[in-house]
Amino acid sequence: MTTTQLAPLPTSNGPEPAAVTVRGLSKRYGGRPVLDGLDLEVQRGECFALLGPNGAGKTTTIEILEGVRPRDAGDVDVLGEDPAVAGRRWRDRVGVVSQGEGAGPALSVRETLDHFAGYHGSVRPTDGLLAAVGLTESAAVRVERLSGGQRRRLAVALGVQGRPELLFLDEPTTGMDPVARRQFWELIRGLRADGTTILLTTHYLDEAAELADRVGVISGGRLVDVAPPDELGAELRRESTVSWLEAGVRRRVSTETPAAVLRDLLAAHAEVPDLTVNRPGLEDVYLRLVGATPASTATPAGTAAPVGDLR
Ligand SMILES: Nc1ncnc2c1ncn2[C@@H]1O[C@H](COP(=O)(O)OP(=O)(O)OP(=O)(O)O)[C@@H](O)[C@H]1O
Repeated sequence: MTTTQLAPLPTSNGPEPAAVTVRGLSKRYGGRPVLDGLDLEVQRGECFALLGPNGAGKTTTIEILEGVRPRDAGDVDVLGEDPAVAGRRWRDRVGVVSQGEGAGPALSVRETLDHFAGYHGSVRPTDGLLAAVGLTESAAVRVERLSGGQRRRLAVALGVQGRPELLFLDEPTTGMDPVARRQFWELIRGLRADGTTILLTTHYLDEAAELADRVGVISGGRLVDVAPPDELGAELRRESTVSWLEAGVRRRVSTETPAAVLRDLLAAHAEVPDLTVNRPGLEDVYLRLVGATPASTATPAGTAAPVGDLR
């Protein structure tokens, strides 16, 4: 993928209503609730990342917002319309990069883009798209011969081809190599800078931190927290972990006042081997929010527990 910028979208002035507003969204599969009163708001021009474990309901949510999956309850407004009943003109304002394959295998990359161009009112030129997603060299290759990562790039090109105001990206970089992922991030930043609203799902927390203005975590059928990536789980971030070696045994203290713990340690010992202070990062907070790590493994300050102690 190259770093070619796409042509900018027209921008408007003044306060605008949210691009996406969801209230009390519920969805069951065979009686089993997957979404259970989910609320969500995505502002115009924002890049919002939806996080959550496998099966949390991210794809279900996105597909309801795209209008391709019915909901059981709740109010959904996407670009001023209910996606369940919105028509062709609304669809043209929305770009979709789904998890599945969208392109026919027998066509070349260029033929595929040219073919789908016919579905949109206004399209980005094919050569610019190919360059932006790094497929110029593969323009003549048949889709069935593309690698998994190249297919994702083509899916992204198809998703942005119609100059969407709102772009849904469901795990867009799965299967991409690290270089392609970073180039994809640049493409997304360019789209965002041009005013495109972006709602993406990802399992890569570094991707969410790099791209998103705000992240939301789905767990138990609801959004359990919404915040900018470096503010998510503010409560959970207060505690730092001070860790060191004492007579060959790793000691750890969780504390809201690491400076005081360090002062006491240094006053009590001439040497404190392998001393570290760690604040919880996005991954620690995320794991707590989805219940993958218990909320209270913290050891009160001054009662250092050796590693392996599951207090
Ligand atoms: N058509 C369907 N019929 C029955 N169950 C479904 C259907 N689609 C999804 N599910 C179930 O609903 C739950 C949520 O699925 P969904 O794909 O929305 O989760 P997700 O958060 O996107 O997961 P992942 O991160 O694995 O992509 C899962 O348990 C899934 O098995």
